[in-house]
Amino acid sequence: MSADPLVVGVDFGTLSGRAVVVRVRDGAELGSAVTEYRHGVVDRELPATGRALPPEWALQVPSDYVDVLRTAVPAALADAGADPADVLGIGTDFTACTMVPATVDGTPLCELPEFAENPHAYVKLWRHHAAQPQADRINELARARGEKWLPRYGGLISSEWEFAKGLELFEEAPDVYAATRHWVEAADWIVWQLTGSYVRNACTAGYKGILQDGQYPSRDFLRELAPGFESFVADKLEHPLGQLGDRAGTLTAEAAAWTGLPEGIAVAVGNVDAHVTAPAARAVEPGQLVAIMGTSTCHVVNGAELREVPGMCGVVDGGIVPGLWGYEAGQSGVGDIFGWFAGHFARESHDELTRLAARQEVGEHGLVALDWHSGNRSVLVDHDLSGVVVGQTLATRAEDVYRALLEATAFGTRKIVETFAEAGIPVTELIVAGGLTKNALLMQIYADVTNLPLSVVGSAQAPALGSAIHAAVAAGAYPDIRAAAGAMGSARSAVYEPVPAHVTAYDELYAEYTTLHDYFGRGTNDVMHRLAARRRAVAKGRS
Ligand SMILES: Nc1ncnc2c1ncn2[C@@H]1O[C@H](COP(=O)(O)OP(=O)(O)O)[C@@H](O)[C@H]1O
Ligand SMILES: O=C(CO)[C@H](O)[C@H](O)COP(=O)(O)O
Repeated sequence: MSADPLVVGVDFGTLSGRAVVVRVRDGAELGSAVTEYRHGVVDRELPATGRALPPEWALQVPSDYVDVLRTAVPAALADAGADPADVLGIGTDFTACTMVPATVDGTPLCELPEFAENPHAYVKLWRHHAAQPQADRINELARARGEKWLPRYGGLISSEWEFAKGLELFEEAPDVYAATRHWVEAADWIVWQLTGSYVRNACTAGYKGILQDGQYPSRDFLRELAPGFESFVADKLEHPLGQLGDRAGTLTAEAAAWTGLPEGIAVAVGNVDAHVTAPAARAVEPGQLVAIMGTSTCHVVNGAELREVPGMCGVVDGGIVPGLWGYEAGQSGVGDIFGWFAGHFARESHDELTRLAARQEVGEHGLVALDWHSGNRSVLVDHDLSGVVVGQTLATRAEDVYRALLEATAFGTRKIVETFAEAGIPVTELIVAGGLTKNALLMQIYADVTNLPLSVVGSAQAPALGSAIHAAVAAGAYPDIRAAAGAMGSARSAVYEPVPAHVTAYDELYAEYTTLHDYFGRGTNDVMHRLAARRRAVAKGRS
């Protein structure tokens, strides 16, 4: 073994894949590279046919992920000036729940000529929200039957997850469903490409696959949901599990040729981009909440005890680090909302809008917004909800709305933090990670709105560093994730402190947010649902 061993971490985000080369002894990032996905998010038309996709669809093309292995990994090695022979292992993380319908050998169905023109044969990205009607039925039936797993998901299963998307496939594309041998998380599919064998990671199986206490939803439940769907678990989903930090296998000769890494090195079990970030931020103790802020925000926090938190995404035993209950919550749209507004309406850069918005006092724009442009993941778990900006006048400028949207996402995070605390999972430290940490105004707003000092993860590529940490554990360089996190992870404490005058002003605006939140989100006025149904009906009629 080399005197100074290295590991590689690769983070597969929504728009790109990022690779880092990391020193095992101290977590120093020696080199990195990014590859944008060639097809990005396929949400308007299918590249193979040019056919328009219905609203709420979001697909990806799996060969784009392999391109990241072929390009970003060698480029990161070159950037680091690293000798590949020094690399002990590789770890990966992925967005989730991002699902690949695959054959028995892992070939994505969209790569078979007979399915290339069928949108259902492509990867359904986490933010594919067309399975909301299926999610609604799952929730209704689970509630009626008193299914014990439902409270582990805050009382609601999301349309983003494995069962809702699986039921959508079963009902809307029976031919693709029948040809699907494995309904695979992309997190596991990429590990399959690296090792040549399929290992299902315990993290996504728990959070997105309704695996609780070793059991999936019963055949009986699935039959009642939709006759014929009862064999979904046995036929498509169930597969031997790998625990976080375990070795899934070793790098194949083919993957070694793609990446420039040595054949036979350790490949870590797959993981979710959010959960893998906790060790990168050294946040492996109860109460340390990590918010990974990118296109969306995921919130992960460990707890010593099992609690039922309304509207959380889930609680999984060992879901973040072995030995603790891992809790997850999230906001489906954050950077995506800012990007949508900046691109379609303001036609200005984030930097310019931020510069103008930063000149304002709290409340100066006279606006309050709801951050539901991509639906609400926590705490309402409803993707038929949509965005709102209240208070616009002819004097309202683009930077005013932009700032109101930044603030709305901060209010959404406060709602989540308060809900955790009320359920007995107090948040003692808020640590932020992800691409949005570069926006200092946004960070200050989060400190002011939550009234918590904000720590910032030490790495600009925290999920990729987290994957590298898992690679080091899988390679046997550390006994467990906690030890590896202590040596390789980092966070800067209290980088943004709440400003008391802002805190008071935001308390008042948060009260307005809460009123709107409950009015539109908890059934007082169902206008958003009616509009979503109408939009869906028109799209259906057209297709
Ligand atoms: N300066 C900025 N301020 C606010 N949002 C930004 C800024 N720059 C990029 N974004 C948004 O951040 C998101 C990308 O976040 P990033 O963490 O890089 O990616 P990912 O979520 O795919 O991991 C995009 O949705 C984009 O609109
Ligand atoms: O829900 C998730 C994890 O549980 C998704 O992976 C996440 O929301 C998408 O990540 P990103 O915003 O970094 O692209």
